[in-house]
Amino acid sequence: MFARTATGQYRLLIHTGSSVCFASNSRLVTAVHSRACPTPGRHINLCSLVGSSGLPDNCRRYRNTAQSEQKLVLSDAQRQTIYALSTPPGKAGIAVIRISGPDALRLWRSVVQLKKTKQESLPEPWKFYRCRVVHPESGEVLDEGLAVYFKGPRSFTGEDVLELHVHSGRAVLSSILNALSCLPYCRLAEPGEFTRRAFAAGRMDLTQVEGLKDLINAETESQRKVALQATAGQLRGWLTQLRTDIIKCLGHVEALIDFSEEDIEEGILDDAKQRARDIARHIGEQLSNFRRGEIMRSGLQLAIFGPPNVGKSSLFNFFAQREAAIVTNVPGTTRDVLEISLDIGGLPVVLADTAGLRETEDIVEKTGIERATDRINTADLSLFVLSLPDLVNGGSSQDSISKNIDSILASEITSDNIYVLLNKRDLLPTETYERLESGLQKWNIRGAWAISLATGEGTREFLEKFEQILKERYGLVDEPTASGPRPLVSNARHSVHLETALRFINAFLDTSDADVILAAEELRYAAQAVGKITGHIDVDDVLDVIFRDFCIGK
Ligand SMILES: Nc1nc2c(ncn2[C@@H]2O[C@H](COP(=O)(O)OP(=O)(O)OP(=O)(O)O)[C@@H](O)[C@H]2O)c(=O)[nH]1
Ligand SMILES: [Mg+2]
Repeated sequence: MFARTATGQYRLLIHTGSSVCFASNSRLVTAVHSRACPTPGRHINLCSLVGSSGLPDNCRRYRNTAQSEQKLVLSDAQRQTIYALSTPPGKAGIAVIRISGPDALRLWRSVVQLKKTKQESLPEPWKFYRCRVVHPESGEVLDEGLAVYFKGPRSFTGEDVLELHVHSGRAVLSSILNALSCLPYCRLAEPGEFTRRAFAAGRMDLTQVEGLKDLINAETESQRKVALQATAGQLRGWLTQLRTDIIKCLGHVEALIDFSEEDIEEGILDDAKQRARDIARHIGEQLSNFRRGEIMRSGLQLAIFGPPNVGKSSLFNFFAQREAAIVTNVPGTTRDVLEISLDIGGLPVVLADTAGLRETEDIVEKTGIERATDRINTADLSLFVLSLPDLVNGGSSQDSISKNIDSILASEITSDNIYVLLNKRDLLPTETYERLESGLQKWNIRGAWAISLATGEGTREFLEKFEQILKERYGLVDEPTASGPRPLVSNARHSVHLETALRFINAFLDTSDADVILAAEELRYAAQAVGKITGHIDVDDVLDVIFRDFCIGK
């Protein structure tokens, strides 16, 4: 279009698909005028114009632009079909390249050459085809494999999706990905973009997206179970029901605002309050289980502590199955807190070795002891290590030895979160240990074991029992409720919004009956807080954070 601007200049607007470029210059204007006499404000056919000969140089420049119009690079927003390698790069039997978007079938026609079926016919959805993957321009065969077409909306992203199952090798994958990059209508996917599209299409809610991320990162059985619950939509189901309950409650209160008391049933506010109390109880129960869920998802904090030289670092190395910590016979060897991640009975555990606790003037050791104390205080569970020979040396007769051990254990096992290991039992004469054994066995039940890390005596029994304790305390036990199994809340983002919802429900319960408008507002906020967990409401700011951690191809 030829246009006159506010400053009196002429401007040539060239429409290329959805974008518009412009040129303004007096010579161009003259040239255009002399050839075609366009009327300002009216569209002219640029191709016929620039196709004529004898245009001035600056006009030819625009002719070139017009001729190469077909090759203009589309912006990322215009290339809505995305592709990426969805399996880890490296040598393996199979790699999967995923393609999603409106041009998926067009891409199929360009790069998929079927072995048996006629090339022209469209692929049947959800059916694997043996095929050759070819270069879209040269037609060179890049690999042989399988191709499958998922017709939207019944696909992961809700769009048309293709999967190319090819051989996983560096050269094969780079040749195919390079070939796809030649297609002007598609582009490489951003990290998490497939899942983001699934979310945008309503195929998943935010709890499922977060569950999927956790499932991919799961390293232990319990992490897998919690993540799978969320991915399968159990949390989504529970939260949707919760939100519906709050909205029903709100409906009752709003009825009081909209209609006069004579027009509606008696006791409707009391009924709403009773419902709100039930909802608050449900949320409270779920929040009280949050630490358990969080432990299953992110790991249990377990600290080893005790006096110096009793074998704490030896125990740490026993769990790690390697020389992770320095062990010497010098008391005060460990100064700092050391950490390793373990899988004990399917539960993720972060185990910490700490400095031996004692009075000291040594500034380095003192700092180490302060750090140890902090770690013990924040741990979920701790293992208190003592030296059995040291305890025995504290008594003279057999009787007094047993009493000494009993009183020490009774005073040390002060909470359910402390377990005791009496180490170095190999240093006791056999007959002394045998005489103590029956007395010690009763302490097994309370969580105390006599072991030798040097010879391995008692370590297997301790590990088996300890694993069992962890499973019982933190294992995934489905607690079926009247409304079905209740999933664990294990994500801090979820617990924050649930706490907010609970605060608003309690505020509703505390509001005077005369203040129904205010009361309704509290319930509305509570429903909003729950909606934020699933992504129904106002979550633009958290989306980037959630999807950023995904890999490309997911
Ligand atoms: N005989 C015997 N020696 C052990 C046993 N466990 C550990 N030791 C030895 O006890 C000494 C101290 O072991 P560590 O594991 O360094 O003890 P610690 O409690 O970490 O010591 P600090 O770091 O100084 O607090 C080392 O010489 C170990 O080899 C055991 O069961 N029997
Ligand atoms: Mg140590």
